[in-house]
Amino acid sequence: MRSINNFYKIFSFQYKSSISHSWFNANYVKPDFILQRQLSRKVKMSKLTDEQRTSLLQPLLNSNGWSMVEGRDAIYREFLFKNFNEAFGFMTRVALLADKMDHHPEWFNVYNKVQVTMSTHDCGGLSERDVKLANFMNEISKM
Ligand SMILES: C[C@H](O)[C@H](O)[C@H]1CNC2=NC(N)=NC(=O)C2=N1
Repeated sequence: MRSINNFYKIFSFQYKSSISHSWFNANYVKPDFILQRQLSRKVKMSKLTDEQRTSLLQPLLNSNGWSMVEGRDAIYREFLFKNFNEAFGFMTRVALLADKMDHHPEWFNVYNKVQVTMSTHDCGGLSERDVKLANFMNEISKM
């Protein structure tokens, strides 16, 4: 398992930055397979610690569009797009990662607007998965 993880670490950069989507490109195929196996493992999530809230959550809240939901350990952000096509494209990309992570947003869409609330139901609050998905949403909404 250690060697597979090392393999993933070495090749993940090439995978993420690769512009080639050929199935014959080993750098593309193998890390994706490993990534999927790692993500689909059922791991019990725990709430973010105070340290994680400072290091992982604060950057999302400070100027990165997310805010705390009142009366709930959850974060919220509204995304605005040019039209429905862009909004639904965004939702589709998020849905594919959410499915791989087995972690699903609470969201609402009308035309070009997508309102998202992230929280982890299994632990009754914010976990690392919410931070990961929120950062992913921020990244792809800029594209
Ligand atoms: C059984 C299944 O794995 C769980 O219910 C998953 C599904 N998606 C989830 N999504 C979110 N946001 N929080 C969860 O705790 C969660 N748990």
